[in-house]
Amino acid sequence: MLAVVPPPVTVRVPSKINLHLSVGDLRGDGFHELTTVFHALSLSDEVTVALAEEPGVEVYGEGEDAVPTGTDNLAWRAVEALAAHVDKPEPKVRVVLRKGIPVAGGMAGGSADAAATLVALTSLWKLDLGRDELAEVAAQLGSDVPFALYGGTALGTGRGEQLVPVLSRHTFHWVLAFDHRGLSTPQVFNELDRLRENGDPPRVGSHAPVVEALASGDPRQLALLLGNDLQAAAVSLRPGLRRTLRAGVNAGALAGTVSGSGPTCAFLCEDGESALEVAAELAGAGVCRTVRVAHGPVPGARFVGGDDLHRPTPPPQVHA
Ligand SMILES: C[C@@](CO)(OP(=O)(O)O)[C@H](O)COP(=O)(O)OP(=O)(O)OC[C@H]1O[C@@H](n2ccc(N)nc2=O)[C@H](O)[C@@H]1O
Ligand SMILES: Nc1ncnc2c1ncn2[C@@H]1O[C@H](COP(=O)(O)OP(=O)(O)O)[C@@H](O)[C@H]1O
Repeated sequence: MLAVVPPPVTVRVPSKINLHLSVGDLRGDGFHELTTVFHALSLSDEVTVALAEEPGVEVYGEGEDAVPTGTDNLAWRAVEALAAHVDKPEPKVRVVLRKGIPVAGGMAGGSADAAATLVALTSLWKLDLGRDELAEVAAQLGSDVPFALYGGTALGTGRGEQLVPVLSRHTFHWVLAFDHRGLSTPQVFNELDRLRENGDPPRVGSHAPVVEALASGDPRQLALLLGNDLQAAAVSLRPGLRRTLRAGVNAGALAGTVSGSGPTCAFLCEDGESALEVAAELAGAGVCRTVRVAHGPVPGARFVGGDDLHRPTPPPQVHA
């Protein structure tokens, strides 16, 4: 009798920005204590997993040349971590990544791919695992990976992996400015430690007002409260970001912030129409590599239909 080969499984997974990011002390394990408000955006990656005689990773789309395809790809590390969790030796799986999220951009693209791979494999391998059990495996892979499973808007504490959902029923509209090169997350944290040894870079206050603004749904209220302790460090390493942040506001955004460890800048806009206008003007300002519009919050990693290992990457929305 012929064995039935399960069809490939595709999962779409959102990017994230940090609406609020407060960085505390460096811990003994090399991580910093964080309080952050994660917000999942419609800018996304798609991950397809399939059983294959030749296991490995293929990468297409945004930043494809900068993504490792070997065992240090976060998606492959997710395959290995889940296989170990369920005692599955030598997983024969092919992973295809279609990237829309900028690489090393502070938008957690690698983490997103890892989360999507975990979700896709639960279906391919017919595993009976809930999101909370997957989140435990996810947290071993990176601080941002559990959030990509849940999406929405969430308060993250610990090193960012402990999550509580935040009420946010309204849709917010964003413009994203991608830089020419990425920034390394550990380097940005190190730079913040250095700045703090030598001075007193600005610190964001409590996250509570951000949570209230999210509940109100008023983008003007939220715009006043966006804050990121890593911004000073990212700008110190990449001084041109100052110009990008100014240009977004000059183009009509309500406010701008560096996303996570950067260098992507996220601009909050009044509504969807305004976001398109800001994007067009920012694209012409010559301060970044490319510009996208996005909205949030959106759900975390989820299955999409019409599985096909080689479907094209979705076209970019606005180019600089
Ligand atoms: C800064 C943030 C904000 O959401 O996002 P990105 O800008 O990278 O997207 C995250 O904290 C990044 O999370 P993630 O990218 O998963 O980082 P990890 O792989 O866990 O850690 C990479 C390195 O970053 C530093 N790190 C990360 C998290 C943390 N709370 N403290 C740290 O000091 C450590 O040097 C660690 O070795
Ligand atoms: N699937 C992946 N997608 C993107 N980058 C990956 C992936 N796997 C490993 N990496 C490595 O992780 C680094 C951080 O990438 P990424 O997650 O995109 O950025 P950030 O941590 O700034 O959000 C990249 O420089 C790249 O070398």
